[in-house]
Amino acid sequence: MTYDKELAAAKKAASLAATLCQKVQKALLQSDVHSKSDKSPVTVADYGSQAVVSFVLEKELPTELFSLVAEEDTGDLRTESGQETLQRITKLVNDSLGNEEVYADTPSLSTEDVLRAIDHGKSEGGAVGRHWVLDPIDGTKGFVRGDQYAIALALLDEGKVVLGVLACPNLPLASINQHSSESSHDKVGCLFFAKVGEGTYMQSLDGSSPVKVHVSAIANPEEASFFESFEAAHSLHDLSSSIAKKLGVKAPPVRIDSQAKYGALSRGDGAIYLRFPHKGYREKIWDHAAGCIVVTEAGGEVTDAAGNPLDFSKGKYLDLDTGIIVTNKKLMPSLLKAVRASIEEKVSSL
Ligand SMILES: Nc1ncnc2c1ncn2[C@@H]1O[C@H](COP(=O)(O)O)[C@@H](O)[C@H]1OP(=O)(O)O
Ligand SMILES: [Mg+2]
Repeated sequence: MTYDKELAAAKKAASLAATLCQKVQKALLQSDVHSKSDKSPVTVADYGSQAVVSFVLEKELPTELFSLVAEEDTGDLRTESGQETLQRITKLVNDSLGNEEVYADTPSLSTEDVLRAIDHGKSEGGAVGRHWVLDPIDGTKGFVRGDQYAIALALLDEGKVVLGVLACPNLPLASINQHSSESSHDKVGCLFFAKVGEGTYMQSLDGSSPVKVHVSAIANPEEASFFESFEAAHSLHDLSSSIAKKLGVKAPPVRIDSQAKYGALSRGDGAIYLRFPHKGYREKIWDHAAGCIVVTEAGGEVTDAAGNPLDFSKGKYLDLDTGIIVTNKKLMPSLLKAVRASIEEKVSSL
């Protein structure tokens, strides 16, 4: 199975959704009217992104049975108070699709069409058949701050991730570790994509030629730097810091939002990603499926804190032991040891 046409459709869908999201984020940042705590712009972009991805996948792959596991549902949009938002989303979606040459002749979508496209995302996933997995805006906190976020789309086939696309509209094309000139950092917008057995590639969201990427080859943890969530509410920063200390990591943590961390790691910007959500949080498959294949096809490893690979075949949730750790094959054994020791220390100090 080559998944060529599926990958082409996924890249197109994620790129169009990224354009829609950037438009909303720019308007949000320029607006004096919306306070940063106002949730409506992010809501409009979330739904709009999901509608665009759903529409493009269905249009590009008409012969396939279509199953989509996605974050948003239309409950609120079907209420009376949701009508104004629904109108805004519908306009945004039509503007985005209308700008794309191939859809220019497609009749405008009605609000009903948009609701239908969003509702396609109701699938529960699982171990049988094919399921698309979508986070229309991963890292909503980063989106609202004007920082990093991602559109994350993956395909599961019989419970395994077989392709993944990560659109990271604000991620610099140059490594975020290089102290390069200001101008190279000005260029942002990366599209990472991977197919099982065929490696990971990155291109610019505005369409440069893809280049193959690889995870960092660092074998000495003292030279490694590590990624973690920007938001302390999403991951235990004190636990990461204890693990980094045990490993001998010298660099301070690089804190960025969303699966942009997986993308940056896949091209070697940093060598380790540590994620330890607070107790009780259940990880969803759309928050890791695309990132996971982007890193593993670039030569990295993604496991839970006990060293088990992530299992995407159980429905919407990942049942995990404690957290998620990501690094290259050389560093994984010492990272696992440091993770175990730090978790044991934490438990015995309670
Ligand atoms: N309490 C939480 N703990 C961990 N992750 C969370 C929590 N709340 C939301 N998330 C999700 O974590 C992911 C991104 O986290 P981070 O940027 O820290 O890597 C997002 O998918 C975000 O949801 P969302 O996709 O709605 O933003
Ligand atoms: Mg998310």
